[in-house]
Amino acid sequence: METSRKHEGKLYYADECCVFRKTKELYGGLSNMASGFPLIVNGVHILSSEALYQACRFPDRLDIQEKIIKERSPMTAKMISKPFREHTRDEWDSIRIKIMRWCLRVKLAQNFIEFGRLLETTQDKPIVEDSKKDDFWGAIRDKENPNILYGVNALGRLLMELRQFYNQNRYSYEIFVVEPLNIANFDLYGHPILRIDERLKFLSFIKKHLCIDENNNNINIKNNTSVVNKKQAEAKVELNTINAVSEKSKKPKPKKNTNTNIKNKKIATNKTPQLFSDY
Ligand SMILES: Nc1c(N[C@@H]2O[C@H](COP(=O)(O)O)[C@@H](O)[C@H]2O)[nH]c(=O)[nH]c1=O
Repeated sequence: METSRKHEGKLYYADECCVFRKTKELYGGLSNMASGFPLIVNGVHILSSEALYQACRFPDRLDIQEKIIKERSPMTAKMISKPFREHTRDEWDSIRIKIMRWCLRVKLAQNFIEFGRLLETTQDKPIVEDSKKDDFWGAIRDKENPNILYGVNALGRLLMELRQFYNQNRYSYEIFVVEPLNIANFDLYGHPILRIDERLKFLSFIKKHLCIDENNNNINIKNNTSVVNKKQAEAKVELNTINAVSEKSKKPKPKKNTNTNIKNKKIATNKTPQLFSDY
């Protein structure tokens, strides 16, 4: 049970990681707050993984689930749930990692191309949610050295686990079929959440986007533009601007790990096991 264990915080160097805070940044699509990754569960359209996760808090309260799901902004979906937190299902802290893992699996199954490509762009680097105050789902910047982040980084770790799952199971049954969690009252709008099966949708997507030239047996992709490519291009421009500015100011790069507060903390690298495989 999650509550019986203390999650270990880890130390990350931002310049070695894929860090996200704002949804419009290069890796912003990894955030649950990102729009553009719509979901459908039990036929209900849900605009973000954040709304789905928050709705899972309240399986017995259709009214609260509806309020969360009808919000257009993912952040508002989270905020609207706040006054109702006392109605959160009892064992929430012991299942929230499982629920988040399931939400991310649904996000990947239903947004395979865009979300999969985004995961690919993170290569094998640590993924970190840069948070102002939440050192459970994310990690917080050190005040003296902002290149250092410290926290459990549960969302980043689940995303690394998902990336590994994606790399090992790409185009497989497991990617497109997501089973409901085996927990009591895993319900949406009063009905048990059903298995998600995206296989047929994915096949029709492939058919629609492939242009099969029967004369020379060539297969071309009709529309190759993607949100990820656009974001990458935008981020490159942004990075060039930042580099140009920092070149001018010639500020020395902050030294690593000189702060005594963080000296004894575990440093996460891309070689550190950082998954939640046991939950
Ligand atoms: N706290 C925070 C973010 N963290 C996100 O909040 C969600 C969980 O919230 P909770 O149910 O309160 O534990 C989860 O998706 C986590 O990644 N994100 C943001 O943009 N801004 C914030 O301030």
